[in-house]
Amino acid sequence: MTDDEEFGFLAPEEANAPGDEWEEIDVSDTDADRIARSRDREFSQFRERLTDADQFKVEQSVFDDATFAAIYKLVQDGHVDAFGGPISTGKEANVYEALASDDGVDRDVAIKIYRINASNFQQMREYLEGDPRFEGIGSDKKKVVLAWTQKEFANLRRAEQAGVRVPRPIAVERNVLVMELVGLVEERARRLAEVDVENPETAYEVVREYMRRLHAAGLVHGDLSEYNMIIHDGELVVIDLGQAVTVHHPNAEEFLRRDCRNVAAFFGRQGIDTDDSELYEFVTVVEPEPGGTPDGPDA
Ligand SMILES: Nc1ncnc2c1ncn2[C@@H]1O[C@H](COP(=O)(O)OP(=O)(O)OP(=O)(O)O)[C@@H](O)[C@H]1O
Repeated sequence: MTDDEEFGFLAPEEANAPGDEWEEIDVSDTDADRIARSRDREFSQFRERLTDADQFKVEQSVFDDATFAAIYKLVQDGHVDAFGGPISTGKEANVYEALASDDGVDRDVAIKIYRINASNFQQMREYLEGDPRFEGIGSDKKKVVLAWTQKEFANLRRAEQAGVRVPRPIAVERNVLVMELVGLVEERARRLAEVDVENPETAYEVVREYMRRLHAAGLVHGDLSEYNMIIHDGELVVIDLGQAVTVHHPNAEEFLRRDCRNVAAFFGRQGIDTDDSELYEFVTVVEPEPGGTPDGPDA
């Protein structure tokens, strides 16, 4: 196996320039809010079934009616068929495995559910404010968490279009995001921090190329480290793009410098001769196109 095969490295063709414009993200009432308010009998039965399911036992108090309604909507729309167990239970969000069958073909998906009572709500607000896509978001907790979920979805799409390997975004409804499951139900993808990196040089090449592409597409990850990259079958995948901001954000440079420090430190420990300034230079060598303007619809 060559290095390139090992890490599914994409030939460094040019990242898509962000000639298109940013998505206007609507966080007004969703279908799920409407379902939750209605007295739909089928929805009530669905909610009961889900709260009885083992994987949700601990969650009954943290998921509100509208969250169940969002899951219900995703099931109705054919994005989710059956829930599996939790992959990760965090303070802000839980990630579950699930099954979807599109056109009769079963595939595994990951469902990330943000809690409306996310504990770092204040921090979320700071990332959102200053992001031109969310101007005037205000301080309503529900709105902020919903915007955050939409932002992760939009960021995943933009990253994917830029040639960065991320979980393919599938659907978003309120505070629930459905994406490709990286790895297999029976063989979970592991974080970069948890594996012996067999070929750190190639892995570093891949990561810095992804950082460059993301930046050229007008985004900064903002929490990039060995904990937010997962590996499956030799392929390195960048995850957790909820906090990623546009390069227009007043703290974008600071976030990028921090990402560079984290990544350079990790690969430095793997014996790679690098430093954060060199990485920063590499990542920013291509200026984001002015086309990546804040307003208007995203791809
Ligand atoms: N699409 C995916 N496919 C496979 N595993 C995933 C996927 N998305 C997330 N995970 C797993 O779930 C964990 C948590 O995901 P993520 O980092 O997106 O959520 P988080 O709530 O921000 O977590 P944390 O607080 O630990 O950063 C990841 O470390 C990874 O193991």
